[in-house]
Amino acid sequence: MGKQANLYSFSGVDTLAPALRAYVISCQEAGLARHGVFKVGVSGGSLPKTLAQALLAPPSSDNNEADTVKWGKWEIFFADERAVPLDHQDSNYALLKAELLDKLPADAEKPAVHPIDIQYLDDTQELADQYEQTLVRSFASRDSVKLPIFDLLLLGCGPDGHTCSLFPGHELLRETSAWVAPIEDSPKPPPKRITLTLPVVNHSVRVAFVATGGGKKGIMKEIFEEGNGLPCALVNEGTGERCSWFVDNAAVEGVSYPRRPFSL
Ligand SMILES: O=C(O)[C@H](O)[C@@H](O)[C@H](O)[C@H](O)COP(=O)(O)O
Repeated sequence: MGKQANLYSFSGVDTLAPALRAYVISCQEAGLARHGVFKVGVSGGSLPKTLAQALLAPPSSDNNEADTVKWGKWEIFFADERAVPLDHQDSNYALLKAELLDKLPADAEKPAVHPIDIQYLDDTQELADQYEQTLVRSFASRDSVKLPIFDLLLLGCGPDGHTCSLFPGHELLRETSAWVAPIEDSPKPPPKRITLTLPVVNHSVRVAFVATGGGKKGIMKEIFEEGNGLPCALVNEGTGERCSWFVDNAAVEGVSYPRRPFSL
């Protein structure tokens, strides 16, 4: 059996955030070495806030260069997005903007951010197809690459075990050819969304989940002990040691799965 997902558990977000920062920066450096940019996909939920806590902290003074977020080299994509205007309260773009992008220091270089094209909001298939074209333009043509390879996907885990907008038992989990797919019956509102598909998620160089709070402990037990075909478990199985979970102790209380001390 291949190596399994890494589970890193911390006392709380304050101790999780510096480790997440170190992890993201190591993925950034690997991306820069590979192709001169850092291609990262992010989801919504609580992730942008935790990410901001991790990445907006000043670099440690003893290792300034190695601890630097090189924003100007980042290309940010959305792992999933709701079919709403970009300033809507349900928009993952709006959330990332408010939590992170608007808080970047004025003199910092800015990342290239790829939101959905709102002219297609009324047609979620077209919205997904157009977002796929955004990926095609960034990752080279679909003809030359079977699947895009993100340097890192930063994902959340829903209380039902969903990730991105891939929900338990949904037919979208069986998608094998599209890179980006529409969903019109999301059990979590709003119903109309687009999402990266499971093959794309599993093809990423690295996947990091961030899950905190005691409300997650039931689903974490199911994901790590049984799997049950839950979307998060399918990512664990598809990515193995390329997958790392950053959680707090409350989220994994009583979960039988080996924790690792965090190291790069
Ligand atoms: O658009 C969405 O609904 C989010 O991208 C979703 O996939 C989120 O990441 C999880 O629901 C976890 O959310 P929390 O981090 O808030 O628990």
